[in-house]
Amino acid sequence: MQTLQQQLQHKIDHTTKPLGSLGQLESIALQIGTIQQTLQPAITQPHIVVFAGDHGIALTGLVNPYPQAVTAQMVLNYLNGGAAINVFCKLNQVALKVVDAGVNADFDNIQHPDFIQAKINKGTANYLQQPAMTAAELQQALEKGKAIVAGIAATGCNCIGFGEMGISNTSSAALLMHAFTQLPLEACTGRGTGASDAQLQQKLATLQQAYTIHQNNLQTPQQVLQAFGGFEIAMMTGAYLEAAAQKMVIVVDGFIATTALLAALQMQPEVQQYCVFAHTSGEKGHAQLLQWLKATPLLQLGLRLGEGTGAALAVPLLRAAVAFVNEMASFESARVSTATS
Ligand SMILES: Cc1cc2ncn([C@H]3O[C@H](COP(=O)(O)O)[C@@H](O)[C@H]3O)c2cc1C
Ligand SMILES: O=C(O)c1cccnc1
Repeated sequence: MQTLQQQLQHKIDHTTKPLGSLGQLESIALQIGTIQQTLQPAITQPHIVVFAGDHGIALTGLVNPYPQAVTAQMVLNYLNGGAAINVFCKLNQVALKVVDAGVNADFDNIQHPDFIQAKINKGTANYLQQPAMTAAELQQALEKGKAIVAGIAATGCNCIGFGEMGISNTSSAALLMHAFTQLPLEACTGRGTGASDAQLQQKLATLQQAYTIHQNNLQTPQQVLQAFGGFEIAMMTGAYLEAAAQKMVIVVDGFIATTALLAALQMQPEVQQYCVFAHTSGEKGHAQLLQWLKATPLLQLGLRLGEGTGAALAVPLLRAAVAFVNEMASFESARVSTATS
């Protein structure tokens, strides 16, 4: 008896094309069929969920070119449809949800069908002084991330990507990458929204200091998330865990989204089987992180934005992968000759 994976491979190999000629689309089709346990895979109601949160460190100005207020301003921009992620989701017919995971602003009056209020606190604490969040806050963030994904899965969505917005979060992401991979901090630290050479040196020195302060309390993935934050990253970690539990196809975005995944993988390595890596971000560290994960991303566009933009752009490729499996003729049905040797 052939396994389902063998049957899928057989089906892929018997479509009317030279063996292997659809390249990475073939491995994606195999992966999606295996996740869904079917010979007729489908992408239904794909979603991007953008988690937004603020970081105490941003108020020091030591690591971020843009001010903290941009996080809240961008949340309003998402709800008004004006950000890059809005444009790409609309273009590719991907649903978009925006989550307040911990923005330092009051959104109590916002009523919007795509807005999810899940504020843990108004920004994390400055990790130069104390852990970014308490153990209870971390637990809440993980749980809310799971609950949000469970709610979306219940509406019939089987493909989900996660984006983020949070001024300073390339710094948390660098610290997470360093803590989990032990690659040099310098290799994990990039220019984010556009740090100059001098700003990058200051960022690296600040992160080195932060790491030194917390280095004796980084034994578990929970401790690492607690030390360096942020709420949007931790909520995304919970979201990855639930998406895998729901057997969804997970589209992984850029640098920050990949470090949130790294935390989830420390907790449950099997989550990676559900992940398709959308792109290699231009942010320093991402290419090496993908290599560390043995991941082969689909796109290489030099994006360095986050918000889930790379994930939204990759959704049509996932649709193409399932479509060729479902719709192409086989050599037998189309009476096309196979290779002679
Ligand atoms: C207008 C604007 C829109 C954004 N959308 C995503 N980010 C991205 O940049 C931030 C991380 O970079 P850093 O660590 O250097 O602050 C995150 O909010 C991320 O999602 C943005 C940043 C800005 C300024
Ligand atoms: O790749 C990302 O996720 C990224 C890079 C730079 C700034 N914000 C996000």
